[in-house]
Amino acid sequence: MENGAAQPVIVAIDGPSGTGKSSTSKAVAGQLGLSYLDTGAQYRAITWWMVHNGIDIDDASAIAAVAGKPEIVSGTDPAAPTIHVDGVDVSGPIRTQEVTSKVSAVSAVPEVRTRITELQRSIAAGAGNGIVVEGRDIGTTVLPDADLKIFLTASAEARAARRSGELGQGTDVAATREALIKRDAADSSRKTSPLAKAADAVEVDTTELTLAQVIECVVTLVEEKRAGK
Ligand SMILES: Nc1ncnc2c1ncn2[C@@H]1O[C@H](COP(=O)(O)OP(=O)(O)OP(=O)(O)O)[C@@H](O)[C@H]1O
Ligand SMILES: Nc1ccn([C@@H]2O[C@H](COP(=O)(O)O)[C@@H](O)[C@H]2O)c(=O)n1
Repeated sequence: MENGAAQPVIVAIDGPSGTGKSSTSKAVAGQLGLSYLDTGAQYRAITWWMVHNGIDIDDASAIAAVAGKPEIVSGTDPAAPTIHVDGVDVSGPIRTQEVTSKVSAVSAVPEVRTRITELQRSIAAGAGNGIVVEGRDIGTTVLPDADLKIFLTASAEARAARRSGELGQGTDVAATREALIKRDAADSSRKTSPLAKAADAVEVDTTELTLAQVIECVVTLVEEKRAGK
């Protein structure tokens, strides 16, 4: 590259729920001047659309029949990521308990995955400075040629405590833990591109690390990759 500009870099960050993928990816992308894509938000958005349009979530063929209908648009500025469906800002509605409890069923439908995977690849291909893409199957399926693949993990206890802290006082930590485990089991056992660590991913166990330490670790890995180490 001329003028010492950095090469575009594609970073895939995968892992179970609550391991810190979104917080880490946003911060790393912000620090390194990269775009950021939250692929979970896209699966949540299509789930919201299904619910909003009265599609039976237990009927995979009904979901498959309409999977191509909603227009999903992701904004990739790490400082202000956005998500719209058919022109509607759904950044709030996709975080409801209803969507969270239904998203694994919708995301398991192959036609949904094909549609969203195509969208993710086209966004990554258009990110001129490079991008951090976070999800469940980025390193294995969506971007198997990513320059750097990270797989974040943490104990179920740590993840439940983090999520409960986010949800506020009075949250039932045990119930939060069970819900996380249930969603991970569904995401890991589906037939089409399940949650999995790519063979060439670097695993980072975040259980005993602060968020700042995880961010620093990933920034260092990206910089080493850029330097050809
Ligand atoms: N290492 C850490 N130590 C303490 N808290 C953390 C750490 N990493 C993330 N958190 C906090 O845990 C919560 C969950 O993090 P985040 O949303 O980034 O996880 P995630 O893997 O993207 O989850 P999901 O897949 O369910 O969307 C947030 O409140 C975040 O601030
Ligand atoms: N690459 C991905 C990303 C997400 N999913 C599904 O979306 C759900 C919500 O993800 P969050 O990160 O927002 O919690 C997740 O439970 C998966 O069902 C996916 O399948 N592939």
